Amino acid sequence: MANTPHGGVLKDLYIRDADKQPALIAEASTLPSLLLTDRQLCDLELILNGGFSPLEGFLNQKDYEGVVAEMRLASGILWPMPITLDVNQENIDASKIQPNARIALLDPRDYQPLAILTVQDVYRPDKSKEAVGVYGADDQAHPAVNYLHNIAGDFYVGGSLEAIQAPAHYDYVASRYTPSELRAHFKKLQWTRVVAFQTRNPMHRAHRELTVRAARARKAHLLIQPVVGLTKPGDIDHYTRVRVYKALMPKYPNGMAELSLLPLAMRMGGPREAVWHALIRKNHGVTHFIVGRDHAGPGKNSQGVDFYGPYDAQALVEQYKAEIGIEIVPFQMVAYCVDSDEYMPADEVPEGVKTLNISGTELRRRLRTGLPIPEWFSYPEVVKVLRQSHPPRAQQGFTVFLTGLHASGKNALARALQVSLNQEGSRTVSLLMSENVRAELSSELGFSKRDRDLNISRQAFVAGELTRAGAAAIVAPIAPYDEARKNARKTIEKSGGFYLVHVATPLADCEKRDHDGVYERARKGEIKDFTGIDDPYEVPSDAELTVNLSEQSISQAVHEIVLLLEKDGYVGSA
Ligand SMILES: Nc1ncnc2c1ncn2[C@@H]1O[C@H](COP(=O)(O)OS(=O)(=O)O)[C@@H](OP(=O)(O)O)[C@H]1O
Repeated sequence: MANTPHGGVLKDLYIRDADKQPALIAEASTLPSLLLTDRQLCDLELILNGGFSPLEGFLNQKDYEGVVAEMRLASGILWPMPITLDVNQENIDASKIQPNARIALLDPRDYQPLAILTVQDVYRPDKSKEAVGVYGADDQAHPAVNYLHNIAGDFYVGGSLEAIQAPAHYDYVASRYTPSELRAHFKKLQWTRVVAFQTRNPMHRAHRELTVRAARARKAHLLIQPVVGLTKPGDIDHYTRVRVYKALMPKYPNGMAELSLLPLAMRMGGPREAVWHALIRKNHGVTHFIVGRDHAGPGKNSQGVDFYGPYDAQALVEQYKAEIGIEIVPFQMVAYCVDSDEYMPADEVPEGVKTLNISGTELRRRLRTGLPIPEWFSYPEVVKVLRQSHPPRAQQGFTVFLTGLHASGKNALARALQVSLNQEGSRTVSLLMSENVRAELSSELGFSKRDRDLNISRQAFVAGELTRAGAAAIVAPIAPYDEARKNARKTIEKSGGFYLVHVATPLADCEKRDHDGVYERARKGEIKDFTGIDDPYEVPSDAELTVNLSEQSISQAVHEIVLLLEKDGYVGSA
């Protein structure tokens, strides 16, 4: 028998409202609408499918205050996390949000109506109080507190929901289960004791060992239920992680474990989050839940101290275990014992026995540099997936951004660099020359500050996309303004390497080298706003390299760029 849902009844609003669906769709098209944020979309999905039972909507003020202050809804039932629909005054005005109004909630990706909200109240939360009450501190080093103060709207809208349809998914659809589906699946498999494992990280041998130990200790089957909604900023993307989980699943004995993806928006709320996770699993029919060291921990606060103690989460779930109604399986980290070639709970390792571990940072370093990842740590199948999405630098893209005056020699340098990189053959080299860019991408632009900024941001966008796809992009605009170059760096660095090279050939020499007489015409006033003459060139202070083609040859400048790239591992193999 699957576990009883929190509050006694699974609030699967899709099933409850199935008969009304055609009428709700028709009504939604006549109602004011609200486009959900990514986080609200995740929350909505779990309200509608019953993952957040007993909730049937977004918290009204009374429920919200009870949850913040004492983890309880107004009914008295345990609920640790405020599930709120945050909006701004503009949303309130545009969608006419007021008590009793009916609002269609739309999927931000395709504008499909997902639910109709009947508004109960609109209230202004005390965000600092929420931060302290829920996350333990009003400190923006905490990702959820940062979200609260800098992204969430100023008002919350409480109200009940009627379900129209589930948000569409196009990735790993077969591995996503609603609580009702998972309960039916357990029934089909005849699973009655199920221990769930929550994760937002790739899984390796240690995780396989500890989950099997948990299953063995409780004579239960295993549900690997990773979060594929929003996790901690900087985490490995869920596409990679799901490929990892799929590579790992065959390592369990046949019939022991199942994989189910959870579209949860995590808050990294440590102890409260552990209680929340346990209740969500209970709603999915699970009977046992693993809570480990530093469960859903957000890391360090602004004073450099951990927000939560390593076992705070275990203590809070223990405190509320009777109400949570799911058996918590606390686990110790398992450690690899070298001599016996086995994993063991860290607290059971006999004194003097040598153990090994590879930290997340070390793993990332090995992926980046292509260094081996030993089989005692992970499975070759898992490592292969990780290497595919974290190729070593030698296979990653980068942009070399040459900036300098007209006739500084940057165009010749750009062409020579392209030829030199072509010798490598490891990646496509794309050259964005100003003459081509201004003919193709920026043909309507002139040389005002606004136009130049736009010209640079377009090139940064293209170079960023090329970089992301693993190419080497070389751009060679004048790019006279510091802010535009800095913005370009920001755009491109999201995708890979970025090298700003200042071609600092002095103006007098540029004028001498200018065979087209452009400077002469600018000096005579025939060309206006010409960089270096009557428009400024802001010398970069953040260039990775400065070259002066009056004093050094193109080939020397190319070599210096290649040396930079080699140092970071983008060219040559380590
Ligand atoms: N007013 C003015 N100021 C600067 N440059 C001018 C101007 N008008 C035309 N040109 C010619 O356009 C080329 C520079 O274009 P860019 O796209 O590199 O300029 S910018 O980065 O947007 O500032 C540059 O040529 P190259 O240096 O050969 O690319 C200039 O000759």
